[in-house]
Amino acid sequence: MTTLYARELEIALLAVQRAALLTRRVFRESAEQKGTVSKDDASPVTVGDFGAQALIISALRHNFPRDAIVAEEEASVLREDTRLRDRVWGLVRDTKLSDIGAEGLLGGAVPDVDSMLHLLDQGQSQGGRIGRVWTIDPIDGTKGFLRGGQYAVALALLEDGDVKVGVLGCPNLPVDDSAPLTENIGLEVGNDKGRGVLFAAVKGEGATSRPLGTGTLAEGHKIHMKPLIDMKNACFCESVEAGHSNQSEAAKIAQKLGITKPSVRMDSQAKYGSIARGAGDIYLRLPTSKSYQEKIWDHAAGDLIVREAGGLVTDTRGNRLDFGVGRTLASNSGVVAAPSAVHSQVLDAVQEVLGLKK
Ligand SMILES: Nc1ncnc2c1ncn2[C@@H]1O[C@H](COP(=O)(O)OS(=O)(=O)O)[C@@H](OP(=O)(O)O)[C@H]1O
Ligand SMILES: [Mg+2]
Ligand SMILES: [Mg+2]
Ligand SMILES: [Mg+2]
Repeated sequence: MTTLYARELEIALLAVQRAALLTRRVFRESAEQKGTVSKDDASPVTVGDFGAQALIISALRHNFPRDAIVAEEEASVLREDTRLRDRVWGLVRDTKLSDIGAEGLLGGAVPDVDSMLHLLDQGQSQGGRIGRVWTIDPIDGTKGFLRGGQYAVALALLEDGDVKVGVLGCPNLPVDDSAPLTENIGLEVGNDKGRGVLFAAVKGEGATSRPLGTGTLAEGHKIHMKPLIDMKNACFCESVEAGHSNQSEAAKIAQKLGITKPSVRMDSQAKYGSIARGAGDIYLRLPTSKSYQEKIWDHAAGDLIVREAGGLVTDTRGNRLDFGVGRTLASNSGVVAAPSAVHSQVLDAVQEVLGLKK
């Protein structure tokens, strides 16, 4: 199929694949020492987050030098801590796709440590409603990554605030689209067998899944949300951290809908990928505070992948997620993602429990 965004999609898939290789190396080779530092908001960042972001920005700068970039991390900690900087540099220097042609498409290696720091700082765009903006979450679910659970490398292209291309690399999800959804918290180091998926979507062209490889891209195949015939059997996903989504309200909503299965708690946008391929059905993210604004890099790729797989994604007020208002989803509150046919029923229950019904 010819796609309007064929080149963007190919580069995004390869860039995410290469960054995911780097994160896997960090997990394998630095089981005890992931170079974790605490950010100003007390959330963790590791050498894997920095390294993955530098590699993705390098690929984007090589291919699309005029596009803006909104990325989660920046280099200031590394400019102060040279030991940490050198660990990240070692990873960035040594992580390559196994196929020379594919690596060449990404522009090859980052030349030196200063270029790496410079690249890391190229993700500070304020985003907005105009033009092309890439948004990067180099490791989404850093806490999941640290505990050997689910995490995702997330990349999306926005055009005038609308998501056109979304890619999620999920190194710890089963390759098999029909594998049952489990929490997978605490995978053993090196136990990658049968794991690693790349999800992707282009606006208007559907969503796909393929194995996460090390060189040229594997063939993708179309994925679809599962038709939810009986709400009783629905499987809903939510965050592992109670601070990221209100779990007691989610339980009340599930009860109201007649869902009998316990929720599956999973870190990162792996939740969006999992419901998009029918391994789960519903993803709820319920605000835990009025002041927290969701970040665009935590949702852009997942939002498009679910919608292109036959789902609807809104906030708890029933509005589409608006990626055109800056680095955060300032005009939204929470996330309700479900198959289109049942989304209004799920949203009704959410609004009743949250007291949002007019
Ligand atoms: N208070 C609050 N509310 C909502 N979301 C928050 C909050 N604080 C942080 N974050 C963001 O949550 C991202 C991880 O979300 P998850 O769904 O993976 O959460 S969890 O790890 O499963 O608990 C996480 O993404 P990463 O930092 O990329 O891991 C954060 O951007
Ligand atoms: Mg973070
Ligand atoms: Mg994130
Ligand atoms: Mg992150």
